[in-house]
Amino acid sequence: MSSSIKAFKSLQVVSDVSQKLFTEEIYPKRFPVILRNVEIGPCQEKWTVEYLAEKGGNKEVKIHVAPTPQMDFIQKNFVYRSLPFSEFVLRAAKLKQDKFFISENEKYYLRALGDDPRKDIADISQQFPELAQDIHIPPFFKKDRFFSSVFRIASPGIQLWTHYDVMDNLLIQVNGRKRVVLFSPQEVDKLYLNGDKSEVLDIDNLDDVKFPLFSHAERYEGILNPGDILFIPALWFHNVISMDFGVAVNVFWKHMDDNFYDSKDTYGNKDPLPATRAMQILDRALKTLDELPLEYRDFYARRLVHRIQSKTLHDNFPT
Ligand SMILES: O=C(O)CCC(=O)C(=O)O
Ligand SMILES: [Fe+2]
Repeated sequence: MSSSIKAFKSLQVVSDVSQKLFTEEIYPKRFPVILRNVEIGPCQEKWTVEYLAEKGGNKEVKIHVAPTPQMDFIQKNFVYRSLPFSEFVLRAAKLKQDKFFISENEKYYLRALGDDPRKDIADISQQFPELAQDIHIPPFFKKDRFFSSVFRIASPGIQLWTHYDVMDNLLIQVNGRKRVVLFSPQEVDKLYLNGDKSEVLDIDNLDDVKFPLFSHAERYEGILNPGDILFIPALWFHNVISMDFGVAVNVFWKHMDDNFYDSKDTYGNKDPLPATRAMQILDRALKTLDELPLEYRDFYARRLVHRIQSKTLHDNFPT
């Protein structure tokens, strides 16, 4: 059985957001908002396909190439390939390819990386200095909290799976429209996670047999127009469809103290260190219960669940 009924709430759109309004009113609520008419510099006028190809240069970039718009991390329907940035941009802006890896209708997605992705963090001012001059990152967080700035360039139609990141995020949509769907971290129990991603790929035609809880998750939707910025607080799940050829830059920054973050995290999606430790401790606890016969194991596992629920879950957080 599949259901396509998708009740949703609209993301709030706030226009002409000043630094003061963002830092004092919006940020502390830790709720996603579309910010409209914020000064982002000349990129919106300048970043045509030809200009991006010229100024972005021939640096090799690693891209996702998928045969269909919906990327599938479970079946791995996409491949990783490298192209010079300029060639990649020209291809991503077209619907049909003369030269291709899989098929003439293949779709592309770039999530830019650091020069050495194992060690370096993506920063457009390092990897694309000429283009970085054209974009003004709004001063909505302290400079020393900055983590990374990431090019997100997408073929028309491509869909990025629902996932969370562990940093606060401003997703600056420079060109093209994007449909974004978000779910609160408090809905995590209904989202069928596999690591940082939801196994529910088709969020518009829900499989209620395989994923009965998903349709009960409260869903927020919005359309990003060119120039819009989406504030995505850390841990909020997001799913993105590029309605057109899309060029975006997202900026991740740290909400918590430096020492909570994994220093080996170059993507901004590794769980905070205390969370990782807690999961390891829980895995050990479960392994310890394995020493008991089944009925005892089941009983004490239920008591553990109850203990976690009564000690840690809050319906609302103070803002
Ligand atoms: O807009 C996109 O392509 C994906 C954005 C995203 O996942 C992010 O900014 O964290
Ligand atoms: Fe993300």
